[in-house]
Amino acid sequence: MQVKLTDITLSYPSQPPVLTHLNLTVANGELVALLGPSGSGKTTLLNLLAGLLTPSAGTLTFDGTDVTQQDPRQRHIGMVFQDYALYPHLSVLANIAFPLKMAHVKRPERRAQARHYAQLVHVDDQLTKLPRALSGGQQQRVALARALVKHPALLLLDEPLSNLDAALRVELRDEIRRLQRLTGVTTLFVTHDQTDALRIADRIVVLANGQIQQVGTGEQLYRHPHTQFVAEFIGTPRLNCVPYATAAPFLTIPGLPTARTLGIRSEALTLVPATATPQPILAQLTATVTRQVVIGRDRQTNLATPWGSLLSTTLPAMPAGQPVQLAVTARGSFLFDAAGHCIWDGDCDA
Ligand SMILES: Nc1ncnc2c1ncn2[C@@H]1O[C@H](COP(=O)(O)OP(=O)(O)OP(=O)(O)O)[C@@H](O)[C@H]1O
Repeated sequence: MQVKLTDITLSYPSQPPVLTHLNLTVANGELVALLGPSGSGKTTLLNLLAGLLTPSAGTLTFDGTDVTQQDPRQRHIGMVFQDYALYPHLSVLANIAFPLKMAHVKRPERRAQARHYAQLVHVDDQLTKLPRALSGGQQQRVALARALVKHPALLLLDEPLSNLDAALRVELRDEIRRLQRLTGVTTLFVTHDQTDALRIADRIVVLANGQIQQVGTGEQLYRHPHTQFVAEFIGTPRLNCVPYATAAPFLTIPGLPTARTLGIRSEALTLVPATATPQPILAQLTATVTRQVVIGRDRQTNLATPWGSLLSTTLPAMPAGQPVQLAVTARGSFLFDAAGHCIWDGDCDA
């Protein structure tokens, strides 16, 4: 099912709008992640899609039909929340079958359907257990099966991984993607974890302060952020930010009077190459290594530079105090104006 939001604004009573002028189209069968900091409006947006909240302005359509005022029960939506929300007194099988019972599906049919979905999410060996006898990951699998059993036209997942430990989180994340591909159900997945969003989603919507900052694939958001917020929010380690006035005398590009901040990805800070390279260089700096930390496959190097403290992930092992000649490559560097808009992208404009 295609979901389309047109100029949606939503306010809670006597408060400024929580969502302002949202425009977004989710294609049939797409998995879109809603990514944003706490309080950015992610859950509010899911509740609006579910029909639990009505917008103050704008329209919501499902496959072209206006559902802005439609009752939640008529929307054919499956929801999964971070706290599983299973019925504690019902067995796994009865939990999964529950939506079918509500829809007056006959007992043999609903049990068969529930078994089928239990098998799909790999809890078919737990059918007689009560939820409290399951691990967090198993409970979340049951919640997923219960959401899918009624063949929803739209699946809404609100931080479904946030109560799971790291290993379970990765396992269930892959599982959600597999099930979503298998069933083809249009899905919105709310998260504040960029790794989850990057791993699972066809496209990512970055929300901040109730506004869509940018929509794109993980690579588009990382390589071509439209705003400083997106550039800083997507990618680890965090973007290096330098006041433009400090950096300008060193830069090889013509002055941009409206620029306020130079953003540099950690991989755009390299040692000056010994021979000429086709890669455009934005600036060269003399720096000193202050600290190196190895994190997984990354070696992060903190550097004292004339632009302040910067972080690189490209330098070889070297001791603290070592002087180095740094190159700032155009690729992975951005200039932002005072409003935070990207006005120069080293990948496109160099
Ligand atoms: N029922 C409510 N009444 C009034 N204000 C609310 C209500 N629910 C949420 N808000 C406010 O709306 C804003 C967005 O909240 P929302 O829960 O949608 O954000 P979120 O991005 O899902 O945050 P989190 O990641 O912390 O769950 C916040 O400022 C919040 O305080």
